[in-house]
This record gives sequence, C-alpha cells and structure tokens, in this order.
Amino acid sequence: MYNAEQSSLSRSEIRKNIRNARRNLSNLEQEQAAKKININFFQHKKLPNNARIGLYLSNDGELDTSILIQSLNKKRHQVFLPVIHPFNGTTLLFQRYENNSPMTQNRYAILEPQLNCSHICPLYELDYLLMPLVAFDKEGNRLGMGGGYYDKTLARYYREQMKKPELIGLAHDCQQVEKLPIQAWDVPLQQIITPSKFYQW
Ligand SMILES: Nc1nc2c(c(=O)[nH]1)N(C=O)[C@@H](CNc1ccc(C(=O)N[C@@H](CCC(=O)O)C(=O)O)cc1)CN2
Ligand SMILES: Nc1ncnc2c1ncn2[C@@H]1O[C@H](COP(=O)(O)OP(=O)(O)OP(=O)(O)O)[C@@H](O)[C@H]1O
Repeated sequence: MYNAEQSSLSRSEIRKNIRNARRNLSNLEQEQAAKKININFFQHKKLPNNARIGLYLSNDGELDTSILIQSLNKKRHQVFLPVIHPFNGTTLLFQRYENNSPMTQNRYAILEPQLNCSHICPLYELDYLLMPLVAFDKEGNRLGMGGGYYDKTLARYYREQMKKPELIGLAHDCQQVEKLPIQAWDVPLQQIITPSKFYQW
C-alpha cells in the first residue's frame, strides 16, 4: 500500500504518485496481473447467461483487461466500452465491443468503438460496470483520472439509487491507499477486484 501520509496529500498529488507506481510495473507484472484478475473475477462473480458488462481498454499502466475481455466474449457475455459523449463531451456512453468492432482514438489517445448509436447500451441495462481507477481506499472510495467522466455518468444512478449496474473497480494492489480525500460527487464502489483480493462494501 502507498505509504506516505495520505491524509495530507491532495487528490492531484495522490493521482500523480499512484499513476507513477502503476506505470512502473513491469510487463511481466502486468501480464500476471491480467491473468490473475481473470481468475479472481470469475471466482467471485457468478454471471447470468449473456450478461452485459461495461469495461475499459487499459491505458497508463491500468490493470490490463484484455484477457478478461477475451474470456467474457468466449463465454458469450456482451462487453461494452466507454465512448466519450460526442455532444456533451463530459459523460460516457457504453458501446458494444467485439473482436472486429471498428475503433478510433479518443482525445486521450485511448481506443474506443467508433460511435454507432444502435450498439449503445443504456447504463441501467448493464449488469456490471467494471471501472478503471487511479486509487481506492479502505471504504471503497474511488479516485479517477480527474476528468470526472465516470462520476458525471453515474450521478443520476447514484441520486436515484438504481439497482443496476453493479459498480466494480479493477485495480492493481499498489493502487490502494489508506484514505482518500473525497468530494460530494464521488460515487463509491460496491466492490473492488485486484489480482490478489476481492473487497466488498
Ligand atoms: N482506460 C480508460 N479509459 C477511459 C477512462 C479511464 O480512466 N481509463 N476514463 C475515465 O474517466 C475516460 C477518459 N478519461 C481520461 C481522463 C484524463 C486522461 C489523461 O491522460 N489526462 C492527461 C492529460 C490529457 C490532456 O488533457 O491532454 C493527464 O492527466 O496526464 C485520460 C483519460 C474514458 N475512458
Ligand atoms: N456529478 C457531477 N456533477 C458536476 N460536476 C462533476 C460531477 N462529478 C464530477 N464533476 C466535476 O468533474 C471534475 C473531476 O472530478 P474528479 O476529480 O472526481 O474526477 P475523477 O473521479 O478522478 O475522474 P473519472 O471519473 O473521469 O475517472 C471535478 O472538478 C468536478 O467539478
């Protein structure tokens, strides 16, 4: 766990430190983490047939989701990836992703499916949303990349206490901190899966 005096660090300092830590993981560590998260996920989550799962394509040292995505596809579940909303530019849409989906780079050079409205799934029709994060704490609070995309996308979900999707964070173990300084709009996670642990609140 990150050791410095977390409570005295600002959100942006924590973001910088943990982004560095995860970028410094070796290729081998990333590969092993990707395999372990795949095993850990199916050990703890019993999915209904043809489940709909929001995921992400890894960037900036994030936990590599490629093996998990392949497994989900093989098991005939449906994977959806975030697309930055073309009009408001501040929230995310979730679009179906298959092996042959046409992709394009978003403004952060992260690959996302080329917008096709007929392949978009409304948030509340996803069964699970597996979210990227920069840091998480012992209470399930999440710190992201700082764009506020997930928080804004989930604001209504949180306000109206929707039952779906289940919010699950994916992270390396080194992304855990003691306590995050939280903001009013932060949507806490219900579960976090790391290569070695399963947390639930
Ligand atoms: N893999 C992945 N996809 C995702 C997210 C994510 O966290 N991870 N997002 C989660 O929200 C959204 C994109 N959010 C992002 C926000 C900031 C930066 C980023 O790299 N910022 C740079 C400065 C970029 C610039 O302005 O040119 C930086 O802080 O260094 C990247 C993605 C949607 N897709
Ligand atoms: N529900 C919301 N309504 C309005 N503004 C919001 C909301 N959620 C977040 N924001 C704005 O987004 C900005 C970034 O928020 P924050 O630092 O919490 O992002 P993050 O959780 O790290 O990023 P992300 O969710 O993209 O991974 C904040 O400055 C805040 O003003």
